[in-house]
Amino acid sequence: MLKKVEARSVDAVVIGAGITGMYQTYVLREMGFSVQGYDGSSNVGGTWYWNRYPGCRLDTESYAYGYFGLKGIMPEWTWTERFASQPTMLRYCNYAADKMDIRKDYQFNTRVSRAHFNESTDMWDLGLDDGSEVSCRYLISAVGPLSATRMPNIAGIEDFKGESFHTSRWPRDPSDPNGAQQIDFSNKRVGVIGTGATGVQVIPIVAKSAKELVVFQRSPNWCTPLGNTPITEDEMVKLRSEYEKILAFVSSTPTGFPYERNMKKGSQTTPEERQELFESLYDMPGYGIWLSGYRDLLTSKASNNYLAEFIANKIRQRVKDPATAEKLIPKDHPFGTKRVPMETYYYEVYNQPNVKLVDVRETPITRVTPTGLQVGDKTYDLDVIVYATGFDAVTGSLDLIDIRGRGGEPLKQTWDDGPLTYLGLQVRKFPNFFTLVGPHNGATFCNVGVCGGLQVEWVSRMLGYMRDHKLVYSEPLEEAQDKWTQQVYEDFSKTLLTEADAWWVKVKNHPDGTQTRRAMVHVAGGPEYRKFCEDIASRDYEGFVLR
Ligand SMILES: Cc1cc2nc3c(=O)[nH]c(=O)nc-3n(C[C@H](O)[C@H](O)[C@H](O)COP(=O)(O)OP(=O)(O)OC[C@H]3O[C@@H](n4cnc5c(N)ncnc54)[C@H](O)[C@@H]3O)c2cc1C
Repeated sequence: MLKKVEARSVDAVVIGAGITGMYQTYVLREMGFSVQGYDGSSNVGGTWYWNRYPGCRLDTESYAYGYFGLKGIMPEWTWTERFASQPTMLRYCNYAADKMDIRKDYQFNTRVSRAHFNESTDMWDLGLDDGSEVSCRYLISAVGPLSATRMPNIAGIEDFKGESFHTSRWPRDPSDPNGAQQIDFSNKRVGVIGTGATGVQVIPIVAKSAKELVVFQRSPNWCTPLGNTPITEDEMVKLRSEYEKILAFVSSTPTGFPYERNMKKGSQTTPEERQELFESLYDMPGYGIWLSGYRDLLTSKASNNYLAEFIANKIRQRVKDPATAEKLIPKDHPFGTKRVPMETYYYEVYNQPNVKLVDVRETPITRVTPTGLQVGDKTYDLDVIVYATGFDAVTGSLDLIDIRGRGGEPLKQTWDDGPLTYLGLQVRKFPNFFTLVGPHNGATFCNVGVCGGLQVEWVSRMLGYMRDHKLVYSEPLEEAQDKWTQQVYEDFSKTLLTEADAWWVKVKNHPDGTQTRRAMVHVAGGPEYRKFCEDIASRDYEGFVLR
């Protein structure tokens, strides 16, 4: 007779072994909680484990993203580039895992497939994809804002006889668990579908060696130069001596990036002043042009147009064929209302004889055939198809788990009309469930390296407070949740971000042809978000039912 195996029980389960999950697991373990982590991957790293396509790298300054360095967990870590590449980022994650001795707290190659709140025990009962079960008091999601890959809905995808892969599932090097397979494109006709942040990184690398590269673009993005440079040993010594100052500075900026804000409005300036500022920002590495331009960039159409026209002219200067240049200039969204892809020689690629740009907005891809792609009545013969089609962002990975709260209500149903949260961290009817870097929280529209870490610390303090006060149950009040959700929507509605179909908007098409568009991110700024959270904490976690 089969013996019934009792489900294991721990204080907290953390889903995800990216930078956020690892740190959450470490902090709770150090506080004395029993913690079990799970990840579907075979090792730590999350984003930096999965995305191994050529050209993948940070667009945040490495030192300002590397929270474990800034926090003193690995002060000896050396950054060698201003914007670290994926292999470096994966090494960074592995080094951090060694320093925190975190792998022993994780079960890898294991996905959490089900999480049901048990009202008779006030515990979460979890089902894992290896068939086993575990129960926990606190369920902490660190599943990542960009971790559920999205494939386009094109007929015939399975029929293609060549090689094809999504950028986030790039083939592995069988001899190196942390490496990517080096693909020789030199004799190949390659198609890349997608020109978002990932496409813009992968296209210039493939273009260097491919016999032919066809880029299938649905909507162009406003891309600006990354400006990557090496970090010398002397610079590293200086950076290390300033870690405290850097952390304080990035924590004080709205999106956690190390750039000063410009307090002027575009409308308060002359054309000459604007030209001078924009030229200097265009030459500046990273997101300076997005974050240090005029402060009304994302609230005033006129101010936005000044910068958009400047960038459009840069594209016209860099791309020799005027018709191709016009195709690469966005017409459907203001500058900066989608995450700005940071590029390195991206526009020059279209001057190469082996590269062709195909606009699939007007004539969409009809189907994938065994030998390539069909677009209207044209066929493109290809040996490789790269799907740079991005992610089902923010809620995508949660949607893949059968999460049910009080009364058996599925989270997916609760959020059908857009996420409802309190502080972007908890959801009514889903007690003791925390969503790190999730919808409506201040870490998602931010430099996640730092903002995710700060959020982990806030949640950990809350759990510590609950333990100290012999409380084991936390759930937001309905009015607190409604107020927060409305505030998130209202803040978002005051910006031009509403005008773009970016991943921070959840769009739902209704059968009657209408559409709802819900903000997925809190845009009022990191300092404001954290001040709000601190105030809540200082008032004994006001807005939460604790018992
Ligand atoms: C190519 C790329 C570049 C980026 N560059 C930047 C940047 O420069 N700056 C920036 O701030 N942000 C950047 N981001 C966003 C990035 O996702 C965050 O910076 C950060 O890595 C998120 O860390 P995380 O730990 O929260 O989630 P992730 O790193 O996404 O980790 C989530 C983990 O959860 C696991 N998981 C999910 N569901 C389950 C489940 N049901 N069961 C078990 N495991 C599960 C996944 O396997 C994954 O390993 C980038 C994202 C991408 C894709």
